[in-house]
Amino acid sequence: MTPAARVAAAIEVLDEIFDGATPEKALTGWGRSHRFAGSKDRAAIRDHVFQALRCKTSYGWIGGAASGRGVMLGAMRVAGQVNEMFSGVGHAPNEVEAGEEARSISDAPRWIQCDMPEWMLTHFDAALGAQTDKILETLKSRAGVFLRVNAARSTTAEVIALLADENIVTVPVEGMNYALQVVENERRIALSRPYADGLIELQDTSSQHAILALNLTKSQRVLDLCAGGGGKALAMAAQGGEVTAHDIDPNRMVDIAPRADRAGVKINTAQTSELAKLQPFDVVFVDAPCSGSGTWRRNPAAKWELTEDRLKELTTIQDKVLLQGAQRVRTGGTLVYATCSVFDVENGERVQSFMKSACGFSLLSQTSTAPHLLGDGFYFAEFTKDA
Ligand SMILES: C[S@@+](CC[C@H](N)C(=O)[O-])C[C@H]1O[C@@H](n2cnc3c(N)ncnc32)[C@H](O)[C@@H]1O
Repeated sequence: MTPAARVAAAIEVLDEIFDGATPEKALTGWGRSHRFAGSKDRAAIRDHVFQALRCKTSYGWIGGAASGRGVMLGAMRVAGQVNEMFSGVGHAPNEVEAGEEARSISDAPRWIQCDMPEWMLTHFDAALGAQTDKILETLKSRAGVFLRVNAARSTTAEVIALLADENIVTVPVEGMNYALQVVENERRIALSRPYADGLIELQDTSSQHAILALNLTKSQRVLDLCAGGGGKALAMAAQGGEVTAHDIDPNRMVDIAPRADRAGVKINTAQTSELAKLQPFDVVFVDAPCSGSGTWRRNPAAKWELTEDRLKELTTIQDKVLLQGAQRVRTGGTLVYATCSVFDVENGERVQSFMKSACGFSLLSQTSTAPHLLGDGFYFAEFTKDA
């Protein structure tokens, strides 16, 4: 496919997404009905689509319409490639027509410039203050790809060398012992030997930081209450914790056993009904369901899907899981509440609400990280259960 035909394909896929399909469904459907497209074409179309979703409103403004064509026209105007891509030749999109003239982004309302639904800006402003617009600018480009080296199996130096043998270039992340950033050929990671052998896991630096900050000691009994696919459970087990993983939806945990086997660590999974006999734990980690606002570079469709009602619903769930986690901690033990959101309503406000409703815990620390070049936005609060 020519570069212009890939732009035309991205327009088709975006129109489906704007009609309500998820990005994965729209991309897979396009792939099935265009079997001639090679893997490089698919990757390029995917990149166009995800970038267009990150910058949906600003590109739409610049392109003159909120449709797939308008957004991609805006994207190509920003890239300075309109004449080349919108030529109407072969499979290229048609030439620019009257009514599709460029609009200056400086004339757009702030929410359009920031590429965020208007109501959400209040939440970002409350959390990030004067830094908001600058930080939202970072959400307009692709996130870095980061690895956690499995200290139980290897060293960063060895992993760097093994990946280099497969033409995957990685560099250490300053100040983080086990974190590497992939700077070339990131799409090959999941097929690489070190990944298959459990020497590495894909994990953002902010999540790694939250787990390292726990300073787990060997044989501490840890409950990962909202374990999902087990990313944090694996990191805690690699630090020596005796980890029990739990999720309200056990289907989400199906990959934990094979991932733990690959990493050479042991993780028990437990159903909700089994927790009472396993408690109390030394550490309970509550990685609560959240808006994901710190990770929207990776999942840009989510910011357009979130509603005020859903955000409110999430805060109710967050209060509930935090209280559930608190019941499972031993006296003198540690409770951690974490989200990958930057919104105060999901973070500090939930902690305040917990402190009001649950006596017997002391708040030790709160750490918020805004999205930055070397990591996602993340929040965690640490409590101890008083005697
Ligand atoms: C942020 S995700 C977890 C991500 C995971 N810890 C990781 O590192 O990959 C939140 C998880 O909480 C689970 N969840 C929602 N409500 C819950 C509840 N009341 N108790 C336990 N888990 C719950 C969801 O099914 C979801 O898998």
